[in-house]
Amino acid sequence: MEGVDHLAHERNKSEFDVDAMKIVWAGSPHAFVVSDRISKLVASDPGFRKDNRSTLSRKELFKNTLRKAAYAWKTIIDLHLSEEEAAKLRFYVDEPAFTDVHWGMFIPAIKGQGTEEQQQKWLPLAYKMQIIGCYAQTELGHGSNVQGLETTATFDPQTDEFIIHSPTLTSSKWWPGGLGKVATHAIAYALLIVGGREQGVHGFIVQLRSLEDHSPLPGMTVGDIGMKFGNGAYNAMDNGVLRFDHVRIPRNQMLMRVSQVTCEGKYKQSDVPRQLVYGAMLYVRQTIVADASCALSRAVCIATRYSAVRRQFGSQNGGPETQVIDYKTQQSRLFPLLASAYAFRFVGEWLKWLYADVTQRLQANDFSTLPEAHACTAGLKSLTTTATADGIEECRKLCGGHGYLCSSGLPELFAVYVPACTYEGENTVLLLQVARFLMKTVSQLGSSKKPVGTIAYMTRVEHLMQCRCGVQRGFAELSADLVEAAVAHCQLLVVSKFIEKLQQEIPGKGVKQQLEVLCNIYALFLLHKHQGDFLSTGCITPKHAALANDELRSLYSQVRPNAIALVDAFNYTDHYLGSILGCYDGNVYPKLYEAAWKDPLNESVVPDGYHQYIRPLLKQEIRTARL
Ligand SMILES: CCC/C=C/C(=O)SCCNC(=O)CCNC(=O)[C@H](O)C(C)(C)COP(=O)([O-])OP(=O)([O-])OC[C@H]1O[C@@H](n2cnc3c(N)ncnc32)[C@H](O)[C@@H]1OP(=O)([O-])[O-]
Ligand SMILES: Cc1cc2nc3c(=O)[nH]c(=O)nc-3n(C[C@H](O)[C@H](O)[C@H](O)COP(=O)(O)OP(=O)(O)OC[C@H]3O[C@@H](n4cnc5c(N)ncnc54)[C@H](O)[C@@H]3O)c2cc1C
Repeated sequence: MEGVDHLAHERNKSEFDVDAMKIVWAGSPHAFVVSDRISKLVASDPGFRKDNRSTLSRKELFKNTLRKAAYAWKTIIDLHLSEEEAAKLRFYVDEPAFTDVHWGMFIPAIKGQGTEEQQQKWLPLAYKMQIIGCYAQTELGHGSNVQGLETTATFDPQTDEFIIHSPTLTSSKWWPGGLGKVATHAIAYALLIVGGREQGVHGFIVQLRSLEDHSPLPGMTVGDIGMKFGNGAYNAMDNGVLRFDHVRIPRNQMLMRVSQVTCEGKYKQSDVPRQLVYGAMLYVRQTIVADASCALSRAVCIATRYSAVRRQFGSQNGGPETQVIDYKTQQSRLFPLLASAYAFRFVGEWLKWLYADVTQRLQANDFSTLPEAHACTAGLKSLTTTATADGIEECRKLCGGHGYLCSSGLPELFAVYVPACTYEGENTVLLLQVARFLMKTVSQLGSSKKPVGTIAYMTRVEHLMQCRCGVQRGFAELSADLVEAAVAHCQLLVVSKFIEKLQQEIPGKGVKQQLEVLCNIYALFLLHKHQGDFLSTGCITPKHAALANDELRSLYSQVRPNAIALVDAFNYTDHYLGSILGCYDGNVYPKLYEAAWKDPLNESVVPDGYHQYIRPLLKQEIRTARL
């Protein structure tokens, strides 16, 4: 029944103004208008079709991605899209590509670590895509340990150049997105050596390929590192390998905001902290938190709509069976994820603000909030990506067998999303950074340096004051526990930013009430999940734990009639969702049935290979068959 909304009865149940919630989700009326317009533009353009992606070979997929990236760029130019609109367009095209790293890392690294002069030279080229950049930090032997990188950049005062070299196999650059086949330039990180002295890891702008015929420049060995997890869309990305054989670059291609090398071969440190070399990571981690809410909300939207469509058991007198969303077990798995999607959205908004604030301060040479910004971006990146990757997989299970079909959209979403737990800082490694920051703060409690901002609460925790003397001992030994403490600190951030959001004025009938319910679910679900910790530390009594559980059940009942409207508020097009199970009209079964017949295996009734391999089996001719 084409055109019928099978979820209309669900939509009619909702108790709040969905359009107003759409604006809350988007961040502002302006952001909503832009996002809505661009998502529809992408969805209606056959040039951005993606439903055939899972049937393409790696080469076909990669070439199709090149076409889409070029087509997206042409659209951006033809329609005179602003920077904000162009970013939204790339988002809704929804295909991992070299452009992610060009816009997301290469440009921010030059902005953050380049001098004014360097920015003036390189940024206009990058903005017009006359050069395409990647971010070449990780090596075969080292990713997390950035100070352990082996690539060298040795200054040669005779020629005023750096010699970039890969001295060992393990020093080969390995993983950078866009490096394998596309990038013309890289920000390559290397150990700087000046006058025979090692000066730590720095970033260098290195041209990789000819701008005329794309061949690698002399001294570069470059290629793709091969197929990745899940055979899915992430293989559209050309993660690459690169070896340098004494490649020479001009001195002014070292990113020199943090430290400089003069033509006489003098190494000079600016009065900005060395940690700014890590600035691009700060930026990207902050964007990854915002992206987590997108990926999780997408999975939750699919699982919620399908849970309202799917019926199992419970038919009375020949009536319809029960919608699986009405089972309390389904609700207790699904609704905390729905609440998490909203929670991550708001903490992501706050983190964006924090990043803008620290950037402004850095420009004014105020570095006081950099350690806190590092701890917040690292910790929240770790927390939200772990929860989102687990949440996508839970949504797949919530969809039963059909969730395992590629046409559910969930396997591809998981395969594309899950490396977020590793890239931009492996999640446990990042939690150790947060733990280190927390322990440093604890050791200073009681001194004149009062903790402020996100750690101000620490002075109010009696127990912390007591253990402040012992914190420098046994960090490594206790690191597994400290990582748990880091997660708890980050969860506190998420909950408190959700509560702060609710203290703002939120227009629209019933919108604030719905958000209050979701906020309470997020907090009480955490309390329920970790009640052992809360009980053993005496923070709550068994009676509190039981009350919290009762309240959680009641909150799930309050969400139930609004569940579909709460996922409609994400305002995702069917194109972006890429899921038959999550389609807006809920008309799942005819679409699943139709899609099956489009699979290449169904192009012929009798499969290729029948005569060689099936018939000899059936006819007992297998011993004489030529296999
Ligand atoms: C989208 C897909 C594309 C993917 C791209 C990628 O994956 S690209 C590749 C992504 N790769 C990765 O993400 C690699 C992950 N690895 C790393 O980020 C680092 O090697 C490390 C942080 C784990 C250790 O660093 P280290 O060996 O230097 O050791 P240390 O612990 O002694 O720290 C020294 C000081 O620096 C401070 N500080 C550290 N980071 C930051 C920061 N961002 N900002 C500000 N500050 C920072 C830290 O707090 C400490 O301060 P303190 O206490 O002395 O005042
Ligand atoms: C899809 C994808 C895209 C990527 N894109 C880029 C890119 O564009 N540019 C780029 O430069 N890099 C890129 N990377 C590389 C990525 O940044 C690194 O893989 C990541 O930082 C993790 O480092 P690693 O691989 O060395 O992991 P490892 O550090 O080797 O991690 C292995 C295990 O060791 C543990 N471990 C490591 N150190 C410690 C410690 N100190 N204490 C306790 N446990 C520890 C980790 O928790 C983990 O369990 C990409 C990676 C992926 C998967």
